[in-house]
Parts: sequence; structure tokens; C-alpha cells
Amino acid sequence: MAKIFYVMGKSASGKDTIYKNLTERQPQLKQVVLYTTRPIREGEKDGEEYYFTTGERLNELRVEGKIIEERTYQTALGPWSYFTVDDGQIDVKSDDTYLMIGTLESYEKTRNYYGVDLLIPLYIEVEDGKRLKRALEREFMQKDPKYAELCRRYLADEEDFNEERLRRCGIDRRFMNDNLEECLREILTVVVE
Ligand SMILES: Nc1ncnc2c1ncn2[C@@H]1O[C@H](COP(=O)(O)OP(=O)(O)OP(=O)(O)O)[C@@H](O)[C@H]1O
Ligand SMILES: Nc1nc2c(ncn2[C@@H]2O[C@H](COP(=O)(O)O)[C@@H](O)[C@H]2O)c(=O)[nH]1
Repeated sequence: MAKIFYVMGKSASGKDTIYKNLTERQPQLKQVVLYTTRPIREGEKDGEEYYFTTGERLNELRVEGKIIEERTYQTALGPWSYFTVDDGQIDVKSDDTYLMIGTLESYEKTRNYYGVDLLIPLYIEVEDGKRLKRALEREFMQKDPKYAELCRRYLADEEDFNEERLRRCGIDRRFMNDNLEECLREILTVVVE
């Protein structure tokens, strides 16, 4: 039976950094690419970070019954949707190990879709002050920093990742990302059994 490791955590907790490191160090992990209608950013490639698509295509996929989960945020730059599609990337009957990245909400819905036995959560945590500092430093480095969007995300995380939701989703282990190498070492004890 397939296994799906699901990386999640609040904004700037280090999910992307951890995801990339895991795929480099553990090439047997198959990457599952999600979809978004948000504009592609400088340095991103279609099919790598996401499949960049349109609201019209999202509608078609809805009609085809292929949407596993979707989220739309009223961002400081307009509505952006992110979604997971049953597009053949995951073969549940195989013995493959997959790596996905998302939010607590997307994790919960993906788990409901594929079943609790397939999904293994990798919840990344960083103390809020440190996380905000990392988010700000990352934004500062951008050519066109979007500070309002950063603040919206930071505040939304409070509600989206509240303790009651974490409990409901069965998140009983947290991987602290103070030090990247230590965090990866801990995660690898779960990923490489
Ligand atoms: N252990 C660490 N120590 C210091 N900086 C880190 C560490 N892990 C990640 N970072 C940095 O923190 C910032 C946020 O990391 P990253 O972009 O991976 O977070 P994310 O959770 O994917 O964020 P988002 O959900 O907002 O896209 C990046 O600039 C990254 O280089
Ligand atoms: N829990 C929340 N997640 C949010 C919110 N706005 C966006 N997001 C999630 O973040 C990533 C966006 O990543 P990026 O590649 O566009 O930097 C994606 O998984 C969204 O679902 C929010 O308000 N709350």
C-alpha cells in the first residue's frame, strides 16, 4: 500500500525548505504537485512548485469530479485558489512513498479522501516571533515585497492552525524547525524506517 507523507505548518515555518531537502536526500519520495490560480512568481516553474492554472480550469475539474480538496483565500491581491486533483499522480495500490505539502485543512481533506492509513503528517513548528522574523526577512529580499499579504497570512494562521483543529486532525507530533539539520534528522527517523 502507498504511503503519503504530508508536510504542513504555518506560514514561514520552513515547509518548502524541508520539502526540497527531503526530496533531494530521499529521491525515492515521489513529489505530488498541487494546483493554484495564483500568478506564477519569479523563479517558479509550472509543474514544479505548482501547476499554475485558471479559475476556469478549476471549474472544469470540479465538474469532472476530480477535485480532492480546494481552498480559496481573499488575499491582498485578489482571490487565489489552491487545490489537489485526482490526476493520477498517486497510485494508492502501489508501494510508492509520496511527499505532499499543504495546510492543515488540505491535509484533513486529503486524509478523508485517501484514508487515515495512507497519510502520515509532518507538522513543522517554529516559535511565532522567530517565524514572523523569518517571514519578514524573506519578504524583504523580494523585488516587490508584499507586506500586507504577509500580515494577512500571519494572522490567518492563528485561526487556521488552532489547537482544537490540530487535535481533530490527529497531529500529536511536532517537528521543531529551530535548526534545519536537526529538524530534518528528526523527520528522517519517520520517513526512513
Ligand atoms: N531552520 C531554519 N533556520 C533559519 N531560517 C530558516 C530555517 N528554515 C527555513 N528558514 C527560512 O525561513 C524562511 C521561510 O521558509 P520557507 O519558505 O521554507 O517556509 P514555508 O513554510 O514554506 O512558508 P510559506 O508557507 O509562507 O510559503 C525562508 O527564508 C527559509 O530560508
Ligand atoms: N492556512 C492558511 N493557508 C494559507 C492562507 N493563505 C495561503 N495559504 C496557504 O499557503 C500556501 C501558499 O503558498 P505560496 O506557494 O502561494 O506561497 C498554500 O498552501 C495556501 O493554501 C491562509 O490564509 N491560511
